[in-house]
Amino acid sequence: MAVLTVIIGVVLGVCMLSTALLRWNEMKYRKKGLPPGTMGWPLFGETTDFLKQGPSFMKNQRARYGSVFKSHILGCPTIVSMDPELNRYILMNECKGLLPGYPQSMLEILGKSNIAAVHGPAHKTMRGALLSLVSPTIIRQQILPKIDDFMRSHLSNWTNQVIDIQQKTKEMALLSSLKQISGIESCSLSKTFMPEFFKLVLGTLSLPINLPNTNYHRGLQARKKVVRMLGDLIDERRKSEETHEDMLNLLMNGGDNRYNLRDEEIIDQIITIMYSGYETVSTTSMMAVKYLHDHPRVLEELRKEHLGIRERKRAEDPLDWDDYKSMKFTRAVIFETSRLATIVNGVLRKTMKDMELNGFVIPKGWKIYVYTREINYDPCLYPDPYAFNPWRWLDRSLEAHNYFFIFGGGTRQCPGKELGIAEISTFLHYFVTKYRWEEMGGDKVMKFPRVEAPNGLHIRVSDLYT
Ligand code: HEM
Repeated sequence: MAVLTVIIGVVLGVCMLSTALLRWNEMKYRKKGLPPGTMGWPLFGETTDFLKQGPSFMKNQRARYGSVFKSHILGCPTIVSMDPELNRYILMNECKGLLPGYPQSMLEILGKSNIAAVHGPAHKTMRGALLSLVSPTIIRQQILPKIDDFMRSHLSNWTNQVIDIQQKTKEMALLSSLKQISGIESCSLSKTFMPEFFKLVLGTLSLPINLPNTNYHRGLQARKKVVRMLGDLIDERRKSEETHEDMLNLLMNGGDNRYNLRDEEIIDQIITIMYSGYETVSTTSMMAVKYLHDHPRVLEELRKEHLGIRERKRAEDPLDWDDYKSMKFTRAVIFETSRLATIVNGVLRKTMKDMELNGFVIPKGWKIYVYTREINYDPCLYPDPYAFNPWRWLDRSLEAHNYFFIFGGGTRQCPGKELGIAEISTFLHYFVTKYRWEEMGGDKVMKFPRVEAPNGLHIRVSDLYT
């Protein structure tokens, strides 16, 4: 009896303490004008619920509090906006004090000059310099031949093998971008560069606790090595008489370089390009392979498009700009993959001052999660939204509608959109014209918080014509 009394006492005590802590935390954030919502536990907020329940957490909170609600996730008091109109306003109005709100670990590892860390005139310079590297003319003349050359070799020996397509598309995204940046040196650089880059990426997604054996610490160390490698490359280029046709040359070339970046800025710019294109391009490519496997009619239509292009060319001819521009169905497959898999759930901003949004007052320093995921499943925009139906994108107006946020929007809209699509299209071209494939089965694909196959996505590849 006494034991029972003690147990009941402990349980009651824990319940009362929990209630008191939750209430205290709610009171702490109870400011006039804030949107409704809950703040969860002191320090941890609602991060566990958010990560565990994922999109359902967001939908449940929206059902209770409306499309704009407060929460405490990923270590910060946050306003979540699922309101398409407000999301658009936030993306279009950085100048009103709505800056990128990416985590400290990301900013430290990607560098002080990386595009997400700068705003105002510095952002204009970094963005302008980047856009000049990926203009349609540069993609056509310099980048597409490199991507083509890389894809042919990357996809050359897959016949009769079981491969992890997740791993292969990750290597593809990284190495293809290294080749675009540093053309001929990329082969010798890739072996040492790749493992450090993977550590750097992991570091940006970790808690910023700089202790030995943490991913964050490893990420910072990896950044140092990557900076050293790129610094050496820049020094060698300066000493050499050779001419190069690649992004590094464009960044360094004083003649035409009206942006005149310092070496540290060039290095951060390169890291930004590689980082921004890495997960987006690799995951979209992997998911396209998955959806094509699961939808034979789509695969048939896509293959028809690519075999049609091949018929007009000799086997050794690379894809050119006209081929790329003719890939209408491929583009549709890429958009439909990005939409249905929701490669990007949303983007983060933070307020630089107290500001009014939708009639609420958002305090200075709060994060705003511009959560764009749900718009991808809006039946008004995408009838039968859970069906994989690339044909819907053949009406190009869908790509131009006001709430198309797959590549972000406003002043920070993805400058690498066409480059990314060109890379994925070229990958799909060689993949579907050379191979057939079967999934081995048993691999899981997680859709939240990131799209990934925790144990890889294994496929058995065979030659298309045998
Ligand atoms: C399928 C591929 C891609 C997707 C889905 C994608 C998506 C996005 C999104 C949603 C944003 C907005 C981020 C924000 O507002 O905070 C963004 C920005 C950005 N993307 Fe991409 N991206 C892709 C490929 C690439 C590639 C290949 C590059 C390489 C150049 C790139 C470079 C960037 C950069 C530098 C920014 C930041 C722009 C700024 O802050 O002004 N992206 N991307």
